[in-house]
Amino acid sequence: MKQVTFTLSATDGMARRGRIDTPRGEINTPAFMPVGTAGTVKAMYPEQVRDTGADILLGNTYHLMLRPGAERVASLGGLHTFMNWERPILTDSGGFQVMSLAKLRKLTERGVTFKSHIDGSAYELTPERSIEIQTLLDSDIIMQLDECIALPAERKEMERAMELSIRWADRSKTAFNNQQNRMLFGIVQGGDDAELRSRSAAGLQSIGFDGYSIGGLAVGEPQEVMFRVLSDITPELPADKPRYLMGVGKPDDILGGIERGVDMFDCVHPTRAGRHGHAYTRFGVINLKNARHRDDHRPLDEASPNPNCRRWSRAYLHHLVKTEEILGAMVLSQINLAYYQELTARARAAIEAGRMTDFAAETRAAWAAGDL
Ligand SMILES: CNc1nc2cc3c(=O)[nH]c(N)nc3c(CCN)c2[nH]1
Repeated sequence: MKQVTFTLSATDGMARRGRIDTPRGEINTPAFMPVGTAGTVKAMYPEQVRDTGADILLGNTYHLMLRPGAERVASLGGLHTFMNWERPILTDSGGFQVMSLAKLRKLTERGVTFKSHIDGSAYELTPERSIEIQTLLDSDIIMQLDECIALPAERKEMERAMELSIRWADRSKTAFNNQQNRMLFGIVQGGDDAELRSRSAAGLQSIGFDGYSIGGLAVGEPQEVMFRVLSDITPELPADKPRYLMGVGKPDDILGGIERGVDMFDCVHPTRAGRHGHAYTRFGVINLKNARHRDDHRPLDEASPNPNCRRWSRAYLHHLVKTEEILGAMVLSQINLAYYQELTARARAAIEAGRMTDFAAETRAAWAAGDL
């Protein structure tokens, strides 16, 4: 019997509050998943990632199959043991990273062959091999192999990639072989075309998955296009299964995604922005590279529950960023991840209290009023 299950506990409009129970712990939704691409959330100890409030983090098949190799991770006890994170892990299938990172890619019905962006060695990724790699990593939530195309795109190109992804979804489901200790998600494609998106959602449901990712977004389209696709497609997905919006996003993208029925998010933005000197606060984002901070003794936010927002002056953070000191990346990565977790925790509480509309309005007002 399935050891990874989703329970919906409250809704408010299209917004949902739920929980995924796994053998390695629970995932409270709406959930933001920090990205640990190559087996580490950059500049963070795993204990610190947990302390920000994260229930689950993300690993990447593409990076880990190149280095250190899936069979090697398995021989070392699996990804959780390898990286000292004993809570849930979600892994992506590698398709998106191959198309965005690898060299000399060749995509066929069978799968994709490519050369490593690291040393040029040759690899093949098929739906079957991706399932095998994610199983070797012992991931708790795994993804089908899919083809994600950039937007804007011709309709026939969006249709071709969407139909290929459905055929790969079927092969992924077969290769998954009904494993009970992890979830397999299908990935909805179809670009910005409502009819293609509907066909993708219906096609995946006829195969049957433990959860449904919404792929093919945050690939260059305007936010309103992403929001329209979400508003159209989430009502067509099963209410009793998790919905994961891949690669999203900035805080306002996440708030809008929650309002449109999304349960799970992942994005490199908070950690990458932290390494580039940008700090997320309840007032919005502050660029600490800016010279205006160099004499500012104030902390980022006196009222924040996060000590890192209270104990450092903006002048000191500016100094760390300008000198590219490692502590700057560490402190700002923690500040940004903690902010993302605070945002999703407050959204969960707002949905439980039936006050999602007020919460969204208050949050946007604070961003707009920003004392940056
Ligand atoms: C940053 N924007 C973004 N869009 C994505 C779409 C897919 C997508 O359509 N498919 C897969 N497999 N991954 C995606 C990812 C990677 C998520 N960690 C995306 N990231």
